[in-house]
Parts: sequence; structure tokens; C-alpha cells
Amino acid sequence: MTETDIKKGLAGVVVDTTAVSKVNPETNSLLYRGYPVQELAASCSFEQVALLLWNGELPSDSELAEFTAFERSHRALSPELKQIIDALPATCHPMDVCRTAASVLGAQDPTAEDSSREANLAKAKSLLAAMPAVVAYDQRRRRGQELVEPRDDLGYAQNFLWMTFGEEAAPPVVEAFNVSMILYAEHSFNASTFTARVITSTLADLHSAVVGAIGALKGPLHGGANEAVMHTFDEIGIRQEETAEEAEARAKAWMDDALAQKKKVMGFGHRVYKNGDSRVPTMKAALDAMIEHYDRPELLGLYNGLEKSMGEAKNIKPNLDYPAGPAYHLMGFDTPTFTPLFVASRISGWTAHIMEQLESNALIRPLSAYNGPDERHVS
Ligand SMILES: CC(=O)SCCNC(=O)CCNC(=O)[C@H](O)C(C)(C)COP(=O)(O)OP(=O)(O)OC[C@H]1O[C@@H](n2cnc3c(N)ncnc32)[C@H](O)[C@@H]1OP(=O)(O)O
Ligand SMILES: O=C([O-])CC(=O)C(=O)O
Repeated sequence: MTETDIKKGLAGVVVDTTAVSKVNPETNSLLYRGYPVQELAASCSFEQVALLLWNGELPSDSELAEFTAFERSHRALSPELKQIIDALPATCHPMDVCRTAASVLGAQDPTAEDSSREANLAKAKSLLAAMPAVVAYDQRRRRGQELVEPRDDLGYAQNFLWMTFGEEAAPPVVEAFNVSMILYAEHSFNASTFTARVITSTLADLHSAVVGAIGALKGPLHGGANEAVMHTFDEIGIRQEETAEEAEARAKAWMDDALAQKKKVMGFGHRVYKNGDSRVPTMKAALDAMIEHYDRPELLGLYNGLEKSMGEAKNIKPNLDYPAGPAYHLMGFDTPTFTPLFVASRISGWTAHIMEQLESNALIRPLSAYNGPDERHVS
């Protein structure tokens, strides 16, 4: 094997087929089970999209009603899980809390070792229903606030915001949040989904695969980038009294300096898309709606300044995490909660892939080229 045979980072390597989603960099499009993600974001709830990803078809009214009833009755944080979360130090990252919660939910599930499609689908639905309470409560406890119980008269997005903030969110906020959940739901063989598939390929259980996927998502080269975007905004400085133009000029100067120092700026670039992420225009529209709703034009200035400067200097485009970060900030989420929001959404895609992997499983085990010392002996 020569060095040229090595596909570092598996870049460009096709490892399997999938019917869950199609990422097409040539047409800059993303299809979930054949449907353009923009259309789904414009006309569906996150609940409908999750069912589409799992079942391959959009749900009928009765299928949606059945899932809605299930999801609403599985939202509450159990006293046992709450106790475990309360025992975790507030210094740990909220992604550690998500990862721990997914592990606990697996350990508590009597069907955990049943990997039939039926059992896995039920586990996927339960996890999707349970994670918002974990994310919402963890943000609240860090702020010294009490748990807010779920409400079964609210949809997924509305209830998620209710449990986090303890008040009903305005319709444009619910809409933008629902759009973000749909856009984050699925993206073919990204690092966290591939991790889930590798774990599943050993015939380990669904919760183990989700726990591993959460670990992979945490890194700033993947899901952690939505938090890192906000750190960049904070480093530049958010000045509400500033005009959009003033903020844009400061952001441009910051980016020029960062690029001169050869820094990697999170929220830009993508392994597959080289001409822009297909989801960005839809998420940018949701961010624009939030900027208007909260009357925060200076954030648009920062956004535009970084994007323009990166475009002019390197022709590198924003990815989904770039508009999602400031949108979540405006909604009132604390920055370390951003990647857990990604988890809550991507559980749908991960579990669809776990079930697909099991349908025609092969152990995922690539080769490596050894470059250590030649054979040697102890004596
Ligand atoms: C939802 C998601 O998970 S989307 C991804 C979120 N991740 C980020 O936003 C992290 C920042 N971006 C990156 O690190 C990269 O663009 C990745 C990891 C996403 C994709 O990277 P790869 O396909 O491996 O490309 P790679 O990192 O080799 O970059 C290619 C070139 O573009 C440059 N580049 C890529 N992204 C960036 C960036 N965000 N800032 C500055 N330069 C960048 C690299 O420095 C490299 O330049 P060079 O050829 O002069 O060395
Ligand atoms: O596809 C990727 O490599 C990362 C990404 O955008 C995602 O997982 O949504």
C-alpha cells in the first residue's frame, strides 16, 4: 500500500449506500427521502420530518396523530434521570449531560438489547421525545431555575421552548426553531452519523450508537461549531448600540486579522459542499426573522462582515452552524446549549441510519498502513 492509496479522513470515499438523504454538492441540494429540505422546512413540523426519516414516507394524518400522542406522553424527565443530572457538576459541558442522559435512558430501557426494527423504532421515538427535557432542564439548572414540566397541548418546537424558558414563545420564534430542527435532522454520512453506523455495525445496541454519535458531534469541526460561532461573535464584541454598518466593519477587520494569523474560523467550510451549504439560505432566513423580531440589526452586521471577508479572502462559504448559532442566541439559549439542540434534532437522522445499517449490516473495519518501527524484540 502506498501513501497515495490512503484516503485521509475518508475524504471522497463512498463506503455504503443510503436511502435516508442525498447530499448533492453539484446542485447544492439536500433531499430527505427524496424531498428537498427547503420544502420540508417551509411546510412541515419537525415531528413529520422525523417520521419521514424513519419510515421513508411522510406520515398520514392518523400516523402523525399516533406519533404526536406518543411523543407528548414521553416528554417528562423521570425523577431518576433528573437526580443523575443534578449530580453532574455545572462545570461539565451540556453535551456531557446529553451523552450521559442518552446512556442512562438506554440502561433504563428494558428493550435496550432488542435490535428488531420495531424495538429500535420505539427506542428512537422515545429518545426523540425525552431529549428536549434534558437539554431544557440542564440550561435551567445552570441558571439556578426550577424544572418546567412539559405541556401536552403544545407541539414539539413550542414545548421545547416552553420547557427551556417557562413561557410560551412568540409564533415567529417557534417557526424559526422548528426550521432549525428540520435542517439539523439529517446529513448522510457525516462524522456523528458514521460513528453511529460504525457502532451499530458491531451489533451493539441503539443507545450505545447514539451515545457515540453525541461524542462525535461535540467537536468544533462538527456540531460544536454552532457554539464556536457565538464565541467568535463574543470575541468581536456584541454592541447593541451599534449600527449594522459599524458592526460589519469591526467583524471584517476581525476576520482579516484571524485569516492573516491562519486561524480556522468555525461556521465556515464543509467537507462535501464546496460552493455553499444547501441549508444556509433557509437558516439565514430564519435568522433574519429573529433579527427583525428582536430588533438586533447589529448582529446582522457582524454576520455579514465575517461572511464577506471570508468570501473575499478565501472564497469559503458559511455552513449551517453559522446562521444557527446567532439564531439560537437571539432565542435566548445559552451558547453551550447550542450543540445539545443539534443533538435533539439529529437523533432522528442517527436512528434512521442505525436502522438502515442493520437492514444490510457489514462490520465496518477499514485497513491501516503501518508506519511504526520495524519488527524488534524485547531481548
Ligand atoms: C453541521 C456541520 O457539522 S458543518 C461543519 C462545521 N464545522 C466547522 O464549521 C469547522 C470549521 N471548518 C472546518 O474546519 C473545515 O471546513 C471542515 C472540517 C468542516 C471541512 O474540512 P476539510 O474538507 O477537511 O477541509 P480542510 O480543513 O482541509 O480545508 C481545506 C482548506 O480550506 C481552509 N479552511 C477550511 N475551512 C476553513 C475555515 N473554517 N476557516 C479558515 N480556513 C478554512 C483550510 O485551512 C484549508 O486550507 P489550506 O488548503 O490552505 O490548508
Ligand atoms: O455533513 C457533514 O460533514 C457535517 C454536516 O453538515 C452535518 O452533519 O449536518
